[in-house]
Amino acid sequence: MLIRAYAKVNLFLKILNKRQDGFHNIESLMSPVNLFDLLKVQKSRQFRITCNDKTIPVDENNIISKTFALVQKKYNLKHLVDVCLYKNIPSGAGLGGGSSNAAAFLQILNEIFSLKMSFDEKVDIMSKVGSDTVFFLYNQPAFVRGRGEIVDKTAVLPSFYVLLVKPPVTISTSSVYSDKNLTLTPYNTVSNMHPVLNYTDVLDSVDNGLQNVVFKKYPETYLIKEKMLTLNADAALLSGSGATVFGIYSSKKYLNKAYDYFKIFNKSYFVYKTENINNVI
Ligand SMILES: C[C@@](CO)(OP(=O)(O)O)[C@H](O)COP(=O)(O)OP(=O)(O)OC[C@H]1O[C@@H](n2ccc(N)nc2=O)[C@H](O)[C@@H]1O
Ligand SMILES: Nc1ncnc2c1ncn2[C@@H]1O[C@H](COP(=O)(O)OP(=O)(O)O)[C@@H](O)[C@H]1O
Repeated sequence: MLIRAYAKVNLFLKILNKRQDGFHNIESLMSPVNLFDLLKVQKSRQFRITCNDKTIPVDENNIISKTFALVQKKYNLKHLVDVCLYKNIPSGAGLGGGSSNAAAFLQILNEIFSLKMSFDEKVDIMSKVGSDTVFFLYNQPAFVRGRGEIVDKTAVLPSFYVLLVKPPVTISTSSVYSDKNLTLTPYNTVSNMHPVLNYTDVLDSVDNGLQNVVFKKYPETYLIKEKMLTLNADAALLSGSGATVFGIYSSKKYLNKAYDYFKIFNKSYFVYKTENINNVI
């Protein structure tokens, strides 16, 4: 069975406070974008992951292995699985590639082993392997809170173009959250947000509380953001903990111009032009 695992961007990400368990309470508006990995999963006598991207671990450190271990234990599976993972989403990019793989993999396991898992059971397993994994069970834009695992409500967004630019640095999420320069913003507004946003609402809401830390540590990311704005992005910001900076465009002409600029500017950059998605099929 073959499934797509889509990337996300955080249109806003506010860090509220640090919790007793070491995690941070956050509020975020997350949206899938049209960039996806492919997962092919078959029942097998041995557990194996193969991946086109050699920087991704294929052992117990892969989030797919962690997900499988939990499902195998809970449902006492009689077979193992062979997983073929084709990565298009760069890792350590703030695009949620690993988390998205975990959710897509769980959906496949549910199908091929006829597990008849309830949505709550899926949520329970996803929240054990990551913080922003639960969002990927929804396949829609959504407001999230808690450590990221509470989906407050889904959202409907207007269509816009998205330019993704990632310099060749891989950023550890935990190092960003633990930085002493992290800016906290006590908001608590997600529950009151209107679930249907127009383009102005989207542009007015963009923000990322992790940006200052990442811009300071990796000035290249700040320069990319500034350049995108010069190249007529309606907004530009860091996604998640980076290192991807994304630009929001309403004009295809400006999107293409900015894409052409970054493609030539530095050959080691990951540069991708795409759009947001409201309903993943
Ligand atoms: C920053 C965000 C924004 O969507 O995305 P990414 O940049 O990773 O895509 C998320 O909060 C990342 O979620 P996720 O990638 O699932 O994080 P986890 O694996 O659960 O946590 C990695 C580490 O980040 C820190 N962490 C994570 C989430 C959170 N709300 N507070 C934290 O302090 C913890 O130190 C944790 O050990
Ligand atoms: N299936 C997977 N896809 C991508 N990265 C994975 C996967 N499993 C484990 N990882 C590890 O998780 C870390 C974060 O990757 P990823 O989820 O893509 O980034 P981010 O959280 O920044 O969006 C990387 O160090 C990577 O090695």
